[in-house]
Amino acid sequence: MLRVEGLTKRYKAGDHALKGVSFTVEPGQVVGLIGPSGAGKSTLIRCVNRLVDPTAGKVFLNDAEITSGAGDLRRVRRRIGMIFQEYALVERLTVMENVLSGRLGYVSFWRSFFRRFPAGDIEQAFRLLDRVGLTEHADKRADALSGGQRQRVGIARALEQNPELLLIDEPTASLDPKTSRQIMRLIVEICRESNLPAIINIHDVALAQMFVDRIIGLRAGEVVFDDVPSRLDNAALTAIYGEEDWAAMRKTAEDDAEDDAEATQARIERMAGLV
Ligand SMILES: Nc1ncnc2c1ncn2[C@@H]1O[C@H](COP(=O)(O)OP(=O)(O)OP(=O)(O)O)[C@@H](O)[C@H]1O
Repeated sequence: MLRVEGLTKRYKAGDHALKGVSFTVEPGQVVGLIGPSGAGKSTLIRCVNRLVDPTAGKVFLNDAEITSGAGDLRRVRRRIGMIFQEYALVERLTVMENVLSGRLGYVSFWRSFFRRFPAGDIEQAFRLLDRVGLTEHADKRADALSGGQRQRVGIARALEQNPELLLIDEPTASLDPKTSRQIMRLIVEICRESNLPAIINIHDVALAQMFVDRIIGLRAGEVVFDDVPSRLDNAALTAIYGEEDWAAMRKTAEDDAEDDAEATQARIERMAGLV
């Protein structure tokens, strides 16, 4: 369980990025973090994984405080699995080696230098590759994979760490709509089956609504919405994004859905020999 209490961040330049943010994420629950540019989403994620020191407030992971000053950074980081928009794989290494790199926070320097991982780590990596559907690709170099496959490697690597929390930054921003949905479905399923809490920083509100258990909307450093996706109505979206911005976002989401439906229809017609 993740507990964030009164998290506040004022950058030296003067920006008040977070203003007393509090919430709890239960095991297995996936939270979509939404909000306009500059709302404080990245700052919140960075305070939890300790890339940024909060000005005030505390973060607890399974009841142990992980805010700066509380425990050593390396130990805290290995309890948190990160998944990134651009995957952050080592392109010239194989899929298996990339997944095993999730263990680097645990094995000794020399072991990792010679890439000698314990048998248990390798078995787990095979299990995870199977779970994300990449068993046949274990020996391929990362740069030979598609975007969706790379993100699956990113997910397996984060899980190889045996994390207690997943922090996920725009996991689908570089993917097409169909692959985005597959990746979101996979993340949510895995969190449920492993009882992992997760926060996903996500711009695509429609996609978030389709998959996550709960949405937290930030605006100017404050939580202005925290509820199940079905409660994210027009009034809530206006509170988060302001009138004009969310109307424009809804238009883009509808266009994307239409494009997708048209592409599917065209494929069906082609297969049926209609065109
Ligand atoms: N390193 C920094 N130094 C100073 N100010 C910063 C820094 N990082 C972010 N800010 C400011 O803090 C506020 C919140 O920024 P943050 O990046 O957390 O927002 P965001 O919601 O993640 O935006 P986006 O969706 O555009 O990534 C903004 O006003 C931003 O300019």
